[in-house]
Amino acid sequence: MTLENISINKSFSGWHKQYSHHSDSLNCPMRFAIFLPPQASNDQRVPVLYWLSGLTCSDENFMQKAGAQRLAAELGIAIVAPDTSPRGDKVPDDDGYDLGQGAGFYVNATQAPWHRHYRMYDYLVEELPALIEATFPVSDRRAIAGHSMGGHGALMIGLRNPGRYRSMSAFSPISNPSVCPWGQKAFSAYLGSDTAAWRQYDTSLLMRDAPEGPPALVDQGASDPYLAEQLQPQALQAAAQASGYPLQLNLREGYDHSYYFIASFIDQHLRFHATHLQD
Ligand SMILES: N[C@@H](CCC(=O)N[C@@H](CSC=O)C(=O)NCC(=O)O)C(=O)O
Repeated sequence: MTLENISINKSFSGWHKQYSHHSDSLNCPMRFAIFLPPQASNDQRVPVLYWLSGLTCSDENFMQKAGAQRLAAELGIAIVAPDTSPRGDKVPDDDGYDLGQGAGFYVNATQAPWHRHYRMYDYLVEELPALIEATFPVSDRRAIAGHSMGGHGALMIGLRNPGRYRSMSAFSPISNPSVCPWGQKAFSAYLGSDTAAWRQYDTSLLMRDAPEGPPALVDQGASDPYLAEQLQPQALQAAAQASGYPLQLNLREGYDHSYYFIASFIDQHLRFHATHLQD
């Protein structure tokens, strides 16, 4: 596997780096960013948090806007931020911001023309962690988190792979994608019209059937413009209550959907993950 380094910046005594590599899952070149805290060295592997971003994002939004590096450096946690979809001239796209490039929804597409490239689930669960753990001084102590479309992705992947992640968290997740416009548009295109195929990717439906799994922390802004129509956190709360799932969901008065919100509470999420990532 050839990794091409794109950038390197020192940050809080650690390193922020961007890389490009060919992805077999996605059948195209992919980019990711990694923050390595100062504790990471040839002699010390550190735990790693995978961050999944939202619609229209790349590997850069979280790393540039969330302000996570200071505390991640203190806690000794690496952070990996992948892109949100396959990209390139040969990769199908859509005119809308909520489908195609920048909107992979973290599923394995089964429908043409998407199925040759849009396999973000396999990329995130198998290919990328294997690459990260073979290349960098990180351990197999993993956590997963994300925002909006990426919040949906983080919780869905955590629920489907309970042994792979110690903890999971989300800001403003698309909680019940089968019944909201963003989710229905993406799932119809990527997975087809048979909604039976959507269930395996719907966080609320998965949590309703999962009494056990990685402990979950969710923060949601009460002034988020997408709250009622797209995000529907009440579905997640109801699912957790039905199954007894260990979910803490906080509604934050006055906060919206932006990275100003994420930056305000990212420290709490990092500390939550740190408690579960210890040996
Ligand atoms: N209508 C917007 C939609 C884009 C948007 O709000 N993207 C969010 C994630 S939304 C759910 O997945 C985001 O994180 N944007 C990037 C950022 O840095 O804030 C549009 O105009 O495109």
